[in-house]
Order: sequence, then structure tokens, then C-alpha cells
Amino acid sequence: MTNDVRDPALDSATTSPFLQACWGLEPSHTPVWFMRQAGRSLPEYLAIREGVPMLESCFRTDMVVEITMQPVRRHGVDAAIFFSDIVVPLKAIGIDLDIVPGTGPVVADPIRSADQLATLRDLEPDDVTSITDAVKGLVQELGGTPLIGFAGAPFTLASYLVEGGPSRDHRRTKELMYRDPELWHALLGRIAAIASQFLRLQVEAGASAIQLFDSWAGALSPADYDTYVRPHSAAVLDSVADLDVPRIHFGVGTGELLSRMGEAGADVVGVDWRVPLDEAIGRVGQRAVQGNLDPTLLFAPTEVVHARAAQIIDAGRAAHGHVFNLGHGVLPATDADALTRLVDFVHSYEPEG
Ligand SMILES: Cc1c2[nH]c(c1CCC(=O)O)Cc1[nH]c(c(CCC(=O)O)c1C)Cc1[nH]c(c(CCC(=O)O)c1C)Cc1[nH]c(c(C)c1CCC(=O)O)C2
Repeated sequence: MTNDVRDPALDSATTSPFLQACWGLEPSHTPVWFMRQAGRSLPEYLAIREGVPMLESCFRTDMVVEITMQPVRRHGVDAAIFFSDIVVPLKAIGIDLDIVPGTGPVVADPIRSADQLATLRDLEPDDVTSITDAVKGLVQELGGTPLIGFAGAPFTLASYLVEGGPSRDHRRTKELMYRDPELWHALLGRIAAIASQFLRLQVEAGASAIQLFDSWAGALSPADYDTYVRPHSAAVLDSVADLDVPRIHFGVGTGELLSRMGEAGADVVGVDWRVPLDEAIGRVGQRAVQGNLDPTLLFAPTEVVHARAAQIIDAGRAAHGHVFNLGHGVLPATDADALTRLVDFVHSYEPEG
């Protein structure tokens, strides 16, 4: 799909620099937001989360609204990302799982058989009303700032469901994929249906862009990605094509997969820091890119951070739209003031020539 047909004058949504860049238009400044901008880098986040388990906070409308707003107020970013987690829709359909601090999602009964697959029922609107209410409230409170909805992509969610928790090598997940392709495709098809519905409900409640996180897809070879994963990610991205919101698709260590992730149906391809942005732009064709400052650079002196940011903005000028971001999420120990300074720098930087 090309986005060139959109006429910004006819579409008030595209007055946002973030949405303009997503659609390949030229905004007045490079837009910026950060993956994991809401979270432990913010003292106000740590304060509100005190004594409230992560998953509980994701289902509390007031907390979702407040935590989502925190980085928007503090940093002046160009987009909000709704506070939740990729495992929230799985929790909402009754999967027994928790998010363990310092570890990540842990699933009580990992799914490794056809019988267990039956526990993955469809997501119904009633399962997530506290969340869609939060999205509606946020859209009011955000005014002109767009809200990004998100979901985990089939492979990344499958990895948590099959492994039972975070995994370095995704051994059990790949074992299932190679041993029983039929069960594998059934599993990813179920997850794709759930992710599609979760995204649709967020957009219907007012989100104006979506991001599909395939964080761990970089563990796959291009051939395996094409055979076992891409059709399911494409199904999710296709399922929201009619909603007319930009679709961002991101994964870590996906340099060799960038063109494929674009072809899965992304309008914007997220790039981690391992690939120079100009090379990434060459790989994604007529699509926008998002990224890609190394999150650890935020621990460097300000002039080093800003020099790298300037290089990224300069490289981004060759793209069919560039949204500035980190190459992965904000690290919890990051100084919040360094993030605010970076937003100010990205907004005020005038590219040379
Ligand atoms: C793989 C993945 C997960 N969750 C997510 C992904 C995909 C993005 C990525 O690659 O990072 C997505 C996610 N998780 C969270 C958001 C919020 C929105 C935002 O980006 O600001 C988003 C978009 C909040 C969160 N999700 C989580 C936290 C930390 C919870 C806390 O405050 O204790 C937050 C703010 C928990 C979580 N959830 C997950 C992990 C690995 C962790 C970290 C565990 C830890 O280090 O404690 C799974």
C-alpha cells in the first residue's frame, strides 16, 4: 500500500508531525517518542505503581490513563503509547500468567499441545472494557497528541506461551515450529486473531496508530521467518488495514528481516540500533522508518547523545518519513532529564544542507 494518495489538507489527523512522518509526509520537525517511555525511568511512575502489581495496573483505567500521560507531560513527546503489556490480551482471555519484576511474563501452563491450544479463545470486547475506557479517556486528555495502540506479534507472544517465560534461544518455541508445523500454524493463527481484535478495539476506542511488536523475531532466519511467522504477522497487519491508521512493525536484531517485515504490511518499519539508519532505509523501500538510537547512549555525556541523534536525523531525511525513537525500550536506569533534553534536541535540530 502506498500512502501518497492521502491529502493532508483533507485529513486533520495528519496535522500531527508523528502521523505525517508515518504517512511519508514532511512534518515541520522530526517527531519523537520512546518505546517504554512510560515506566521505571520516571519517578512519578515508580510512585504510582508502589504496591500495585504490573498486570493489575494494566487493567485499572485510572492508572493506565495516568501512566500513559506521564511521559507526554514530562518530555513533550509527539505521541503517547498506551500503557499496557503484550501479554495483557492473553490475561484478559483467562490465561494464567504474571509479569514478574526483573524477569518479564511468566506463563503457568506453557502451551505445547493441541489440547492446550483450546485455552486460547477469542478476545471479546467485554474482556477489555477497562482498557478501552482508558483509551477513550486518553484520547480526550491528549488533545492533539496521537495515541499509539499496540499488540505483541504472533511469534513473540508464542515464544512466551511456549517457553513459559523469557528465553534467550527460544529453543522450545523453535522445536515446536520444526516438529509440528500444523500445531505451530494453528497456534500462531489463534494468537493472530487475538492480537488483531486487541488492535481493532484500541483503534475503535480512538488510538490513531498501532505498533505490532515482534521483539524476538530477530531470532529467526529469513527463510524460517517467511515460512513460519510472516503470514501470521501479515494477517494481523491486514486485519487493521481498513481502519486507516499507520501500522508500525518493530523487532530487535531484525536487520536481515527489515524488508520482509515491511512487506508483511507495515507502513512504518521500526529499526534497532544495530543497523545504520541509511542502510535500513535502503531495505524498507517506500515505507517510513522509526528509530534508532542505542538506548545505552542515554548514559553518555549530553554532547555525545546529541551528536548521535543528529546523525540519525540527517540519515532519516532520505527516508519516506522518519519517526525518531530509540532502537529498543528505555532502560529503567535512564535519567529522565536526559530523555527530555533529547526530545528538545530532536525538535530544534536543523539538518544541514
Ligand atoms: C517483549 C515485550 C514485553 N512487553 C512489551 C514487549 C515488546 C516491546 C519490547 O520489546 O520491549 C511491550 C510493552 N510493555 C510495556 C509497554 C508500555 C508502553 C511503553 O512503551 O511505554 C509496552 C509497549 C510496559 C511494561 N512492561 C513491563 C514493564 C516493567 C514493569 C515494572 O514496572 O515493574 C513495563 C513498564 C514488564 C515486561 N513485559 C515484558 C518484559 C520483557 C518486561 C520487563 C520485565 C522487567 O524487566 O521487569 C514483555
